Amino acid sequence: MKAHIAAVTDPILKITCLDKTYPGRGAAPPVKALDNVDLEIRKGEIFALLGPNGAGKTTLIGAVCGLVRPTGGTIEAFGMDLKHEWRKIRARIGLVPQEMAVDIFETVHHAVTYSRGLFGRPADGKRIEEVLRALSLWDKRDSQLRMLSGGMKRRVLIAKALAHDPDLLFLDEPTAGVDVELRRDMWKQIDVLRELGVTIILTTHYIEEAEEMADRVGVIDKGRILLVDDKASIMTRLGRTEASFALNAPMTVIPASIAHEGLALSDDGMALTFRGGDGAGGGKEAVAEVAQRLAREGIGYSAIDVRESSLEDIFVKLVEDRPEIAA
Ligand SMILES: Nc1ncnc2c1ncn2[C@@H]1O[C@H](COP(=O)(O)OP(=O)(O)OP(=O)(O)O)[C@@H](O)[C@H]1O
Repeated sequence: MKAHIAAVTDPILKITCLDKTYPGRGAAPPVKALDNVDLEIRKGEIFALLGPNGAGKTTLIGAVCGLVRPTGGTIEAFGMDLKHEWRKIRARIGLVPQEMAVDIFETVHHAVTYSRGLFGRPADGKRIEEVLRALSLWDKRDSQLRMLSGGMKRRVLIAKALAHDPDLLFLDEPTAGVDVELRRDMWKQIDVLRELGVTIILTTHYIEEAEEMADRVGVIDKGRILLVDDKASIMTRLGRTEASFALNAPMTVIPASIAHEGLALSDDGMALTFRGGDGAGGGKEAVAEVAQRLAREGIGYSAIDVRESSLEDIFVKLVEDRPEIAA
């Protein structure tokens, strides 16, 4: 995957102290879906909003798209305040919802052309062709939506959201409930959009997806943003290398000649385990150093099992240790 550096400019979207409380239904208490959310999105970046079910992701998108009325806070997009200029802002946003009601007898070309018209953009056959080609839909332009595979249908939803040339695209759970092959296909399509320079906010509860696609990641849980950072920085700040050396003979104590910060002996004396590093490769150098020391001292081992903590481990840790992270 290509490295992608977003331009350092004014944010394309600025969310400040955003709150949303849904009134309770019947006897149920009100639900605080968004709690004091601050977020800035940079032009040209792919931002992944990562959180479990019910974290508030869809509510946040809804608030920016004018579908959900916040109970507090402000949203500025493209330098305008959503409260006063929501129509102008909405015209510059593309939304790919989790599911969309479409007329299954419509053709691909008609569906996408119609979406452009919805935002008052003049008809532009050339532009529609470009969008359809970028998403590999041009050959299917005359097919009715009902004839398409699940993957193609999802691409049509993206094409519809892109038809009016939005500056900011929301993808709400783009690969929820799809198989692995389709997920990889979607990732490829999102990469195409990255090349086109579209700013993208995608929501996901798949760590792998955030890890694969995003430049920056925000972690949200129970309506609160726990952390926002460059993906690489998150790994560096919280990542860890873990390496286990399976020893040929038991050891009672770690000899001073191989002692290394982060190195520990298992209870049965049959494994040496190293935990440390910054999750950005630094730990692997320490593992190599330990391996060299073992060789130098003639201490035999049959295997080394090395793993870097994934964003998944980090996410679990964040949600578990929230007070520590929030501090
Ligand atoms: N219209 C509504 N009325 C009442 N409560 C709602 C409404 N919409 C969402 N909620 C509640 O607000 C909270 C946040 O929901 P939201 O759909 O934003 O989360 P999410 O992170 O998008 O979840 P998912 O990944 O399951 O789509 C949840 O507790 C949800 O039950």
